[in-house]
Amino acid sequence: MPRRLPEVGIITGPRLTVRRLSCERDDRMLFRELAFSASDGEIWQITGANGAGKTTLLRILVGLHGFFEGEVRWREPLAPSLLYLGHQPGVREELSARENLRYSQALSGQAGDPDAALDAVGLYGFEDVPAGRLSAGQKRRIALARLWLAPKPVWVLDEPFTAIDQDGVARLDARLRQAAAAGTLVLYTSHHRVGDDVRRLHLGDAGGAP
Ligand SMILES: Nc1ncnc2c1ncn2[C@@H]1O[C@H](COP(=O)(O)OP(=O)(O)OP(=O)(O)O)[C@@H](O)[C@H]1O
Repeated sequence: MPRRLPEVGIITGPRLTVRRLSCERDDRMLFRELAFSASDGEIWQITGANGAGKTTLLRILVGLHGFFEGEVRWREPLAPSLLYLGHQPGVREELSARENLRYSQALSGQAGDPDAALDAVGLYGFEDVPAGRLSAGQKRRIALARLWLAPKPVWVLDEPFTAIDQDGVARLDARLRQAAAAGTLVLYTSHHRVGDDVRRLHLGDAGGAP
């Protein structure tokens, strides 16, 4: 009887598959029957008017919003692979920039040097300042510093370019492209386009009322 050979560990196929995804909120259809597949190393930009459902879509994809129809399938368990930055910076005002980063590292298990990450987002010299005394853009940069810690295979970023200046936009733009080149799948909402080869998913054609 022939012996069964072990499967070779090459992982293929899209990391994320979305089929017939529809979502209604407040009696309004946000999107209807969305379908797309996203693979390692791709950057996906999600666009749409205010209220079109961009945040809702990202929250569905990462499992934070459960009221939808259709299928969202990740090739591998999402939790250990995911770096999710939500709409708000999510920093603790009473903690310094460094303490905030260490705190999120303790929760996520994400390795890396917090000072190097803060330096990379332009917060050198602000490591010990309580976040409550920083500007909106600087708070956003504390959250973004996680992108310079140990890399994760999936980044889901809700409006990461909000509140940061031109220099911050350039740094972030380069970082997203660098991560994708190294194999990270990046999904983000913004009107800012990161390079010409970015895939774009536009929300807003669902037809309004269900
Ligand atoms: N907490 C909530 N409870 C009930 N309905 C909500 C809630 N948050 C959002 N919605 C509804 O979902 C719709 C889509 O909101 P969502 O935040 O996903 O849009 P968005 O495209 O990210 O908007 P923006 O560009 O303004 O951030 C809103 O118009 C609103 O009607």
